[in-house]
Amino acid sequence: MTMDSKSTLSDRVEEQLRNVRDPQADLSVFEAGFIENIHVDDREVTIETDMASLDGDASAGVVEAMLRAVDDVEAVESVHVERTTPSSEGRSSVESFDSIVAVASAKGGVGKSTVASSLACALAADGDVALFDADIHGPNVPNLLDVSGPIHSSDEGDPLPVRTGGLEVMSVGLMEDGAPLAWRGAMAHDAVDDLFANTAWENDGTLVVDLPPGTGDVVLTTLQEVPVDGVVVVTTPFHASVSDTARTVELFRDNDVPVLGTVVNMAEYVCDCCGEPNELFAGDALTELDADVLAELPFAKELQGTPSPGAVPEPVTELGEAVTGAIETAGELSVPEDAVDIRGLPPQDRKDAVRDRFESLDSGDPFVLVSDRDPTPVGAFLGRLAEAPRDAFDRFEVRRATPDDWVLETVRP
Ligand SMILES: Nc1ncnc2c1ncn2[C@@H]1O[C@H](COP(=O)(O)OP(=O)(O)OP(=O)(O)O)[C@@H](O)[C@H]1O
Repeated sequence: MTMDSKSTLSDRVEEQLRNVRDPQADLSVFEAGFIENIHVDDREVTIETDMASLDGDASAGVVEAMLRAVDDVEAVESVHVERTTPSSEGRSSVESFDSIVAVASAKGGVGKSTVASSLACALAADGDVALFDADIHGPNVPNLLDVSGPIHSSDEGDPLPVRTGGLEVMSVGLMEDGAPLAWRGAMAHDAVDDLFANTAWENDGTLVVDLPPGTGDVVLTTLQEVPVDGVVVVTTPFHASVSDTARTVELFRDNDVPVLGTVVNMAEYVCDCCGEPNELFAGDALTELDADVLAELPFAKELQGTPSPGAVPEPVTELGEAVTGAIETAGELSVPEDAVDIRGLPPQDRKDAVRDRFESLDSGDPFVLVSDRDPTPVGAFLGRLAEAPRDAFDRFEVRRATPDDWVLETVRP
């Protein structure tokens, strides 16, 4: 075969391949960046591809379409598609995200995964977003977003997320596509930990983490080991669900996990016939929650469908905005102006500042202290100053308001 006829065959192969489209975007396989190289050797065609951005089913479909297209070219005797392994270079690990939001629930089945995946899609309208499904016992995210495995690894052996629209997704459910996950305890924790630590992400804006339901080991360790900006707790308005959620919020706070707020899912049902909203659970159960309600989502068929990154129903857009706002203020400390701030002071100055303010108060006046370490021991000092036993302090509360700041609130006896 002459060089001339060889390049003609290449042209025809290319022309045919231009008709094969990226199933997730209206682009040809060239525009989508799937084609790395085309070798034409005599009548044998080899196409080198990089389709790491597609999930397993989608890339298999593209390979199939490419084989069919090139097979139709006259004078082609055989065609092969080879996949190149992408490198981790230019990708980053979990530490690189600007913010990390975890989605939790006290119990299963309240719509936590629906909220996590819809929230990720809502946030994807304004930035690059990734979703990590850590729900080891019910990894529903692949189903909800209609993505599938298997997970491919980079040249360096790091697991690569799959992509839908601009959203990157990693799930324990993609590791054993279709197989039941019956991992428990340490093994489950190790598997999630490994995947979490090693996934090589291209996106580095916001990471949404779908936690397993409840407050078990995997949840608490994940929340303590991962630098989460805050957790969104999903509940239904049913009073038992709200009571469990209130306890979960308390437990997270006790474990120094910042709570961004709650999402009340299935808050109302809008009648298909008359468009009239109906409350599903009457009563004022929500007053039990000591956390902001970020959004109330209706029970709606549109929330049962597959959400699209960047294009979600209105209530979910509002949830995205509320979460973005909550992340921005999560690190801020909210204390009265006259709080005694001893952060960064040397030990003697700390004592003096506390004594000066406390002694200037009258009985019944509030006293608020901000410290960069746990101020519980200050209670004994205040007791000596007031010449009163600890139980004489009507209220004595210490909370870790941010990862670096503690607040003590009490009232002078
Ligand atoms: N607001 C809603 N409107 C209509 N259906 C909803 C809504 N929220 C969730 N659902 C449906 O409820 C079911 C359970 O939702 P989902 O899987 O998100 O719950 P979950 O809390 O993550 O459950 P698990 O804890 O078992 O993982 C799904 O079929 C989902 O489509």
